[in-house]
Amino acid sequence: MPAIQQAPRTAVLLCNLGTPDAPTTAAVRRYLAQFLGDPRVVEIPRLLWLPILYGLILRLRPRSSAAKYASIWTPEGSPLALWTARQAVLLRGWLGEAGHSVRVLHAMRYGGPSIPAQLQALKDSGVERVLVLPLYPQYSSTTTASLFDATAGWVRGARHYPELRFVNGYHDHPGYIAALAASVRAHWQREGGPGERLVMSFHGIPERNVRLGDPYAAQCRTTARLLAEALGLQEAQYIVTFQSRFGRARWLEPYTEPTLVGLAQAGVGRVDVMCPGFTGDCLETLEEISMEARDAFIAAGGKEFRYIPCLNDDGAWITALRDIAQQHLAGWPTAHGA
Ligand SMILES: C=CC1=C(C)c2cc3[nH]c(cc4nc(cc5[nH]c(cc1n2)c(C)c5CCC(=O)O)C(CCC(=O)O)=C4C)c(C)c3C=C
Ligand SMILES: [Fe+2]
Ligand SMILES: [Fe+2]
Repeated sequence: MPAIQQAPRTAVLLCNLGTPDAPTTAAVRRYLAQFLGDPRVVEIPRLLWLPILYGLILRLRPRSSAAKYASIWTPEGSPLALWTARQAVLLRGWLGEAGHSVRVLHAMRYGGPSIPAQLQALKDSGVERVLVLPLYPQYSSTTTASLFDATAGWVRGARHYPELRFVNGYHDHPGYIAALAASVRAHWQREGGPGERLVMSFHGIPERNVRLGDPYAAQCRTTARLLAEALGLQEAQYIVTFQSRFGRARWLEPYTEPTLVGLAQAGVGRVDVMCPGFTGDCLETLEEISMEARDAFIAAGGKEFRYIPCLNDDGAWITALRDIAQQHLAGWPTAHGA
């Protein structure tokens, strides 16, 4: 008798930041209004911030950001959306192969598919347990905690919500570190050997957030140290930097682009540059690093800027994601059955 297939009662919701629907000023304005209106992202009192956001930033930034998005847009859409959707499809297959009957959907904190819409879809299909798995390896209140807020926002309006678990991060997970190390080694092999420095650029956050207790900076530095150890690099062979500063406040330092310019001016000709905190290539890696920072490095006298792609749909990375999901699913009654 063939086994009767029941719809899975357990699900993984793979969550990422989100991206505009189109590389247009209007679509980027909608996206930035939601993103920069999130009190987890900008911690300035609303009465002060909203007039600046609506009076200034949403009048000026969408046009210039849309031009940057246009430079990385693909025929299928925004790279961040494509990689996130693909990671969810692959994770679904790999969790299935491990004998689990688990649904996997992806969701975006800003734009769509939204976290509330996906939670509702899971609930409507009979799911009773949801593991919220961020695509952010390092915890930050600006990103990870905001996923929690969005989930809690949906729960507030739900009469009967599923059991919920949240992954806070996996900055030191051996599978994540091994996948990063393998991607660097493969890059070195393609390029005929290591560059003079490995620059590991993480997204920045305001320095004040760290002073107030955000563990993000320490987690980035731990990821970098573990990766350097896995690659056998000495301290002088790699540098940790922070990119994408927003506004005039002090953010985590050293800043990526000025560091690269300084390296070129100091006679370092060939650099390998990677963004280990981004699990999929996006505007911040493809445009800000692989275009803008590259141009600045070359203009300052650098010779070779060798960008190492993010983990994207790399097999070792999906294996790591599967292991992380399995570790957090363990102990849930139906995770190993129907
Ligand atoms: C106050 C502003 C911002 C904070 C804090 C911040 C933290 C933060 N962001 C990421 C990951 C990504 N950010 C991306 C784009 C992006 N980030 C900000 C601002 C802050 N980020 C803006 C305004 C933008 C939009 C683009 C622009 O106008 O410059 C993206 C890329 C999205 C895409 O569509 O490709 C990612 C990914 C992390 C990990 C983080 C804190 C740890
Ligand atoms: Fe950002
Ligand atoms: Fe940026």
